[in-house]
Amino acid sequence: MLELKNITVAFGERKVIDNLSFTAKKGEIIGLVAPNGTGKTTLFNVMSNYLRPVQGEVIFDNKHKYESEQSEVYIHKHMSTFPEQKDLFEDLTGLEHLRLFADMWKGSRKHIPVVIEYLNMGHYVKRKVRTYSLGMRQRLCFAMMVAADTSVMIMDEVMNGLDITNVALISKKLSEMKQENKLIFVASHLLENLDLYADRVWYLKNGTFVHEQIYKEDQDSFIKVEMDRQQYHFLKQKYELPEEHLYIANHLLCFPLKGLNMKEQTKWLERFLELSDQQLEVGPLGTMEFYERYYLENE
Ligand SMILES: Nc1ncnc2c1ncn2[C@@H]1O[C@H](COP(=O)(O)OP(=O)(O)OP(=O)(O)O)[C@@H](O)[C@H]1O
Repeated sequence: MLELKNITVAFGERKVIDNLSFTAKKGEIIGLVAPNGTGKTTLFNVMSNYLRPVQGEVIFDNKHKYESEQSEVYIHKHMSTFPEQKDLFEDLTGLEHLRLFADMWKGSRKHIPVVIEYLNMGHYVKRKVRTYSLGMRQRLCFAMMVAADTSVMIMDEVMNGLDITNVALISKKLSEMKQENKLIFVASHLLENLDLYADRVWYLKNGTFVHEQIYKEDQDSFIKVEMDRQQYHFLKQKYELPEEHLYIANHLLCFPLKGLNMKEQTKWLERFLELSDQQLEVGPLGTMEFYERYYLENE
């Protein structure tokens, strides 16, 4: 449904995106993760044709590219991008913004009252945007995407400035929109939040994806135990650690349970407890661990 082929973007000499390719299909949420200034927005800008790559192409529904005006109109009819707060019109109401997006993309306003109710915006949606708080503006930006109701949605920093209740509300709505067969991209610094609804998370580094995390039912389990470098080296010298273990950012050992029987698992647990008085956790590797693995180097 959306394919990027060999995309390269450079600003001057610096390649921000370097020969990057991917395919994404309807009914999935894809998380995009990287530290500030890595290229997430740049990649989104290429997807929506706000930025021309120096190399590569964007292909929508197997045939539409940003080469002809006809195809560009087709893509933009099916793809919306998260508005930036600074692009809101201070003297228009929230409701007027929702109508604008509904008219431009969906061509109907019937669903707007449902969107307002779902996102608890009834008490402020008829007021001018200039009177809104940061969180109210952010909720409006999200509501505008819901009002547009396109099959592909590109959401940059959707959770910015939201409190826990609103993060939960929007996470729930994202999951529902996935069930409606939409393809949604979410760039976020709220890592654990992505674990709730993403099907895949891509980690961007040096212009390319260094890792693709795929969520599936039967994910491999790990024992996760906090330990400092000294404890880790002690453990490594004393026992033969399996090759697939990870020691992340000088503080966390992730020990794979795959292939171990109950007795072996208990033995390892005992060794860890002997060494570290920190709490142990057992579960699959999450976004937090991958982030630390790729962006916080071990010394
Ligand atoms: N128009 C531009 N001209 C020159 N450099 C640019 C331009 N746009 C982006 N960059 C640079 O490209 C890099 C990636 O920027 P980008 O906005 O894509 O990062 P990001 O991952 O979205 O960051 P953040 O998490 O802070 O939003 C940065 O170093 C930025 O300075």
